[in-house]
Amino acid sequence: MPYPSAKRQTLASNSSGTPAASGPRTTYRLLVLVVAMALGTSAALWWTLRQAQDLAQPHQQNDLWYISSVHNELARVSLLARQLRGREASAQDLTDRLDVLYSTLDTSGRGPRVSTQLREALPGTAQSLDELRTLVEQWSEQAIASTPGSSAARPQRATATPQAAVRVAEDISRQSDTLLERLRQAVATVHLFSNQQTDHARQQLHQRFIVLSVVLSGLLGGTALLIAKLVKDARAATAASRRLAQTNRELEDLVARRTRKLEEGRALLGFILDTSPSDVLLTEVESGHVLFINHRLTERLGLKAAPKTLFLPDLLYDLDTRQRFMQTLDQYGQVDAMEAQIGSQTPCWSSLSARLIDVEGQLAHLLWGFDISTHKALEAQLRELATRDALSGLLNRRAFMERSTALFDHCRRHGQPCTVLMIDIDHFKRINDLHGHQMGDTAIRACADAIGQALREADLLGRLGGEEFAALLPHASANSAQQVAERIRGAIAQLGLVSPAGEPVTFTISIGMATNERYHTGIEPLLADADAALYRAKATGRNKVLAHEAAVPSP
Ligand SMILES: Nc1nc2c(ncn2[C@@H]2O[C@H](COP(=O)(O)OP(=O)(O)OP(=O)(O)O)[C@@H](O)[C@H]2O)c(=O)[nH]1
Repeated sequence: MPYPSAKRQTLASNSSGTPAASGPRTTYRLLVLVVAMALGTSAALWWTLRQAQDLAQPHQQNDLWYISSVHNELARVSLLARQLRGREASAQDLTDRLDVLYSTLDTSGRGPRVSTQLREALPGTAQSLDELRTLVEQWSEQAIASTPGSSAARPQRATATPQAAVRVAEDISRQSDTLLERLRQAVATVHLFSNQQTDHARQQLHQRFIVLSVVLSGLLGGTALLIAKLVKDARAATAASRRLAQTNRELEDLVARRTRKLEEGRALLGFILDTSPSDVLLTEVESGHVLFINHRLTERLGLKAAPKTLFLPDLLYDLDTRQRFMQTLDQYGQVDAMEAQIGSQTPCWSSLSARLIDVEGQLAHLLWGFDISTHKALEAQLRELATRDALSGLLNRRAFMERSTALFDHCRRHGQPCTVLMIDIDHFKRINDLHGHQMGDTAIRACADAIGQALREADLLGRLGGEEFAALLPHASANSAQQVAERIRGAIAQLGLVSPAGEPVTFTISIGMATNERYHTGIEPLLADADAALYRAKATGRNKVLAHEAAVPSP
């Protein structure tokens, strides 16, 4: 069954690779997109976190708290200065408060602690703080009336004097309002600045969140697309796998059907070959391994089972035929309708054909033939019939001449004597005339039988025509032949035939004899001599045997 064209086309489109290759390419692109989006999301997240972290660090609030603290401490110092002047506080209280203010101003020992950002944005505020620090240092020194130190370092602790403290308090009262005002302005400025900064940072953070959202949306979208594509690919792969499985099943079915058909075909071929009237053999040339032999040939070879090994030449009985057959086969690769005998025990005739063929890389002889035994037997029968006289069953003239020639030559070659008898029924015409032609035929048959019974197996007897017979007696001398001839003549005389009318039919024969001599170079001269002797026997009264030289009188 031909494979469906639609299926073939499906297979072809799958095998071309174009549609199948586009899937992985798209998946790869989506994967790259998702990775890019993931990287972008990570970057945006990091960027946003940084911004949030910055926002979370309260620089501005620190500055604001710091300046407010300074302002508050300065206000306390100012209040204490007023109280000192009203004798409500001690010098020591003033110096302690100044110490607190100084500590608030200079927590690290390196001056006022304001952020770099504030220092750059509002340099006036930072400068005011620096000036206040210098003032506080002076006030502290003046209040304790100690040995003045450097302006950069805190003076050594000493006991404050009331007079110095009052003077300092007065100085503080004089400047404190201005200083406090400046600090209040600074607080307001820093507060405003801080708010601006915070707003700006919030806006930035908002923008970064937008960017992060966009990138995250891209990531989610890409991931969704990738998942959708993977699901689609998986479904397509499952469908393709199902189609492939279906195609495989169909192919397996097809192969099974074809195999079954092939096996059925082989079985049918084997059956046909087994039951055909032909002999069939397929055998390897080198090993003689029998690839096939049908039952008929196995039986004809007289074997009970198919042989495992059989060389083609061994099949042929006659050595000459074998040589001729194999020579032709080797030379031309084929033999057609050569008649030969096959088998070894009881050879039988076949008309054989053969081919030299290649079977799976091995040279093999393929032989087939027909049984022609019957044909050969008929042929032999016909040949035999062609040599026989229909009435008497004896050799006819032509056959007698052929065989007597060969026999005579053989005797001559070996220096053996041989004698020819020419036998003729006397007055045969009368038998026909008196008793009918059928009786004449009966007489001829009876005469032939009688002569044949008198002769040996090796002797040759033929009917030369009419009522005339000839016999060749190999290895027979004239004397022994004479005896045989007389015995024949006597037997004929004793036949005692009866005619259809019931009348007795008797007849005699005359025999002319000639034994081979040197001058007889062939059978013809010898027959002529015997014929001459017969003629004389007839002429001298019949019913007698005469040799060529002299007539032998009848007893
Ligand atoms: N019935 C029969 N007669 C045959 C056959 N062949 C020849 N004849 C007859 O044989 C006769 C031969 O006659 P002839 O040649 O005169 O010889 P004959 O009568 O035997 O005389 P002699 O030979 O001289 O003794 C003829 O009449 C032939 O017709 C045959 O096959 N059957």
